[in-house]
Amino acid sequence: MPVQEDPTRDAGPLGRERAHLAASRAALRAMREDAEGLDIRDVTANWVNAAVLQHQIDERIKSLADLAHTPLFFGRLTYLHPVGAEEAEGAAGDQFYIGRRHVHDADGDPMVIDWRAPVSQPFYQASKQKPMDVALRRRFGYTGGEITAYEDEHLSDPSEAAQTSKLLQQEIERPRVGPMRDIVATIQPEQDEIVRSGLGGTVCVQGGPGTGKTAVGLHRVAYLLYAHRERLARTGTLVIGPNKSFLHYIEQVLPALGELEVQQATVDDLVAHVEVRGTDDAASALVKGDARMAEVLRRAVRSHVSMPAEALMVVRGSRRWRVPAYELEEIVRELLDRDIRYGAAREALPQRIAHAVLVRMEQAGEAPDDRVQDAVARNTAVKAAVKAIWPPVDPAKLVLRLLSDADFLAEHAEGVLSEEEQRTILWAKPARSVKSAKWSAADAVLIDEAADLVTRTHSLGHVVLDEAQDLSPMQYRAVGRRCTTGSATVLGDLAQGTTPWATRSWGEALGHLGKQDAVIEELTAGFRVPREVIAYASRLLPSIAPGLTEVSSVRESPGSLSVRESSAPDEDVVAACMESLAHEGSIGLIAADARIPVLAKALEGAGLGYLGPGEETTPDTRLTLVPASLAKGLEYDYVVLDEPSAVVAGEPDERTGLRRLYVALTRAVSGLIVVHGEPLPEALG
Ligand SMILES: Nc1ncnc2c1ncn2[C@@H]1O[C@H](COP(=O)(O)OP(=O)(O)OP(=O)(O)O)[C@@H](O)[C@H]1O
Repeated sequence: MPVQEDPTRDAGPLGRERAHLAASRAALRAMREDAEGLDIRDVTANWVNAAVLQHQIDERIKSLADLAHTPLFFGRLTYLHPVGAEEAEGAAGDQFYIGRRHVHDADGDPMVIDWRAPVSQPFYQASKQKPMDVALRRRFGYTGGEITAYEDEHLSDPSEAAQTSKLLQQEIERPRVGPMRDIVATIQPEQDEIVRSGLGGTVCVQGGPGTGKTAVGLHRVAYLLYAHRERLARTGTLVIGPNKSFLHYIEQVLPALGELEVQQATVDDLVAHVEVRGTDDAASALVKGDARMAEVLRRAVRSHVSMPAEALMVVRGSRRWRVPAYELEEIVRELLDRDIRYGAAREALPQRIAHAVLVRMEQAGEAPDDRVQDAVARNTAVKAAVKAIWPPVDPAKLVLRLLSDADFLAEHAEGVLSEEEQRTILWAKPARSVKSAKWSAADAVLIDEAADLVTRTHSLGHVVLDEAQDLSPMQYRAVGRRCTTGSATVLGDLAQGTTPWATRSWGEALGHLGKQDAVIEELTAGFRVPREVIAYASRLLPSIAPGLTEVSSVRESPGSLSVRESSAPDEDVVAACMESLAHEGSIGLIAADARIPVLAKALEGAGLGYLGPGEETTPDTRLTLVPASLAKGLEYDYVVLDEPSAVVAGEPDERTGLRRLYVALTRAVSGLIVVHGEPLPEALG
């Protein structure tokens, strides 16, 4: 497709487009000035309202910032027929500029349409086969914030052949510096379908390294917040990532899209009922993360209910009312059979008992009203009975007892966990108190499950779960209860699962999440890793995830892979880092966790400054030293991978080791240098 370049003249189509850009920027400035000029003194009666309103205004001002290097619009659509105002943010017409946010002129007429508006969708979806009523799609090329090129596709013109877009290719292949950025200008049709799928349904995306899962998940949040703003403002949206450095890495994307109010957390953050100071060995973590633990906990919680052995006597004034034990038992059984939480049933019990007393009063000719029922429910004898029958349960104490008391565990795990499994999870040294116990991350998840059995967990409107393949069934349940009444976007790659409990199939995982009817989509086009590099890494696929489709990269970059055998690996790794630093962009030195101290010394010895994962790169320090265990989800322009066999050996079993290696091999955008002193794993040799 011909790219029109005309950096000098301001006449002609390019000149007109530049004029529209200048006018749009002026309009955006006016919108910002309007927001800045808002005087809230007249409209707010108290300081709380004033503070809330001021905060909203400040956020709006922030979202109206004109970022010099972020083009205000990146495309233009001309329709064959006029489009109604409903699809186009209030503007009816046949030509629209598509950008990151909506911009209107002084009369309120749109100058730039939000990429998420219905009228923008053909920018991503239309093709020669399916023109979607588009006559012309124009893409803009920018240099330093100024339009310097454009490219046209006449989608409804049968005489023009379909071609691939050079601007699109250039934009996709542009080196990336710093944290992750948005992809609004280049979202691909199959990605767009996921981004725009409805709020009602859960979507699960299986995709190899660099297929844009994280990017798609974040853009889906931005889309949902646009399409269902009010509902999600009420119910909340949450993005869950594997660790802090990953969350830090993606942190910029949503604000760049104007979305500032999305929570971010790790699964550990969600279940932080206790301080985690201990760890589990793989065997006990495996059992603790197994979904059968939910049944053990359910039984243990319910075991606190004991059937009343005696009748209850309630004294009111000169009269005594007796509720026989069998009737109390009926009430208790009825509550146990109902699908309500332990705590809710406990709260309902006094009223049920009081009702039984009231029935007796009525039978005796009295006419008690609701106030009498409330008073009876608060009666000391009723309270004492409730305490005996349905005592309060503290979730952390319950889990503490299960892990400390072999008999208690055996009672509730019978027929669910084998004796050996029970022994595996019992603490060698029973803990004395919740405070002093050395809780592990898996224990915290058990406490969360127990807490939900007692009190229903609050559900959000939408949850995005990234790197999902590493979650245990119990962790999936913890995430699932945070979106019981909402929906989820589940993103992951079965080949990158590096926990002993890693997901084997998405169907199974979705079952644990409580979203069995989710749609599973697969992304196979790779936007990060160059073709040669992904082909090399994919040699591991048959041993780590047979049956998965190999990623096909959109990045050519010939010469992007170099595998070097070395007799002095530490020195050669440092040399490879220096070589990579000669290029523009970020450099990641990835190594087995155990090798980090040695390499840190080697870098220091050579006078090379470096960062830890999650630290912001600066023009002076572009090199990050990354332990293999933290490389997941991250990317660097150039990667130096130290000693693959050490990466494999750092894991408890070979398959996990090879998966860790697969992750490390797939972090590079432009080039990968592998340095090894030891023999390479067989598939790579
Ligand atoms: N349509 C696109 N246009 C341009 N860049 C894209 C597109 N889709 C994805 N990318 C870029 O490709 C890179 C990889 O994307 P992302 O990190 O979302 O992949 P991922 O599938 O989550 O990878 P991993 O499995 O390794 O975590 C990112 O830099 C992202 O911005």
